[in-house]
Amino acid sequence: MTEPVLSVTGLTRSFVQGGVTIEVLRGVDLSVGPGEIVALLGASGSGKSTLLQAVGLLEGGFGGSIRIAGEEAAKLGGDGRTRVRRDALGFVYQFHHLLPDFSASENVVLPQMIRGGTRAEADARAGSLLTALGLGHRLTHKPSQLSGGEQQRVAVARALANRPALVLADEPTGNLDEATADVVLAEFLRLVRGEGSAALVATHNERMALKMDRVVRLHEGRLA
Ligand SMILES: Nc1ncnc2c1ncn2[C@@H]1O[C@H](COP(=O)(O)OP(=O)(O)OP(=O)(O)O)[C@@H](O)[C@H]1O
Repeated sequence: MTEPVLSVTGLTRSFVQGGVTIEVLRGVDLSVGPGEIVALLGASGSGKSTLLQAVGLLEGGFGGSIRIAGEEAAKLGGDGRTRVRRDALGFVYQFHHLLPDFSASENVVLPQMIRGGTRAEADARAGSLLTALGLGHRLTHKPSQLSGGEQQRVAVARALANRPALVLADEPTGNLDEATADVVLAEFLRLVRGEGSAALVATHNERMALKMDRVVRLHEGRLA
């Protein structure tokens, strides 16, 4: 049997605020197979971002187990977490977080250079991803010279630059109008599928969720 790219078991997370403990995740179990695209639905405040932050190895304070591409998160030190984030994960957020002084292409080149690729290969990969997203004519534009939908497409290309086993997306089209969101999401899904990456996509949008391979719902701290 193929090993899942993500395996979460008994994940817990609470926050203490004003002396009150809020148990946000109360034992989340989730497995995502290679190339599988999973929609993470849940009401506002149900803990979708908290779950993605845990899986993204961005924060500590979690109970339970997270395995990504065969590596147990709890056994990783800071360097190991950085390596797994860089080599196995890609991130897309609601807001693009592109570097404003870099062009569209340079924003996609950068993570590849950090990983240690050659500039020529990184340029070629950036060009091919951005062209696949319809931005072949925008390679040298800065983020401020791009529309919201175009900025988010660049963020998608950046997330896929290092061929991650798993893309984590937190409301990836939440900042776009409905028509643009639909187009960008369709392109995102097509590209992720074409690349063979798996994805875990947090969204409020049931209609969008149905375009993915599987839907899981976060409710009262657990997945159903
Ligand atoms: N750093 C923190 N400190 C205290 N409470 C937090 C922190 N981060 C999240 N929470 C609380 O955890 C709960 C879940 O938040 P989270 O952002 O994960 O929900 P969400 O499902 O992503 O919501 P939304 O769909 O509105 O983005 C909320 O009640 C939130 O206030």
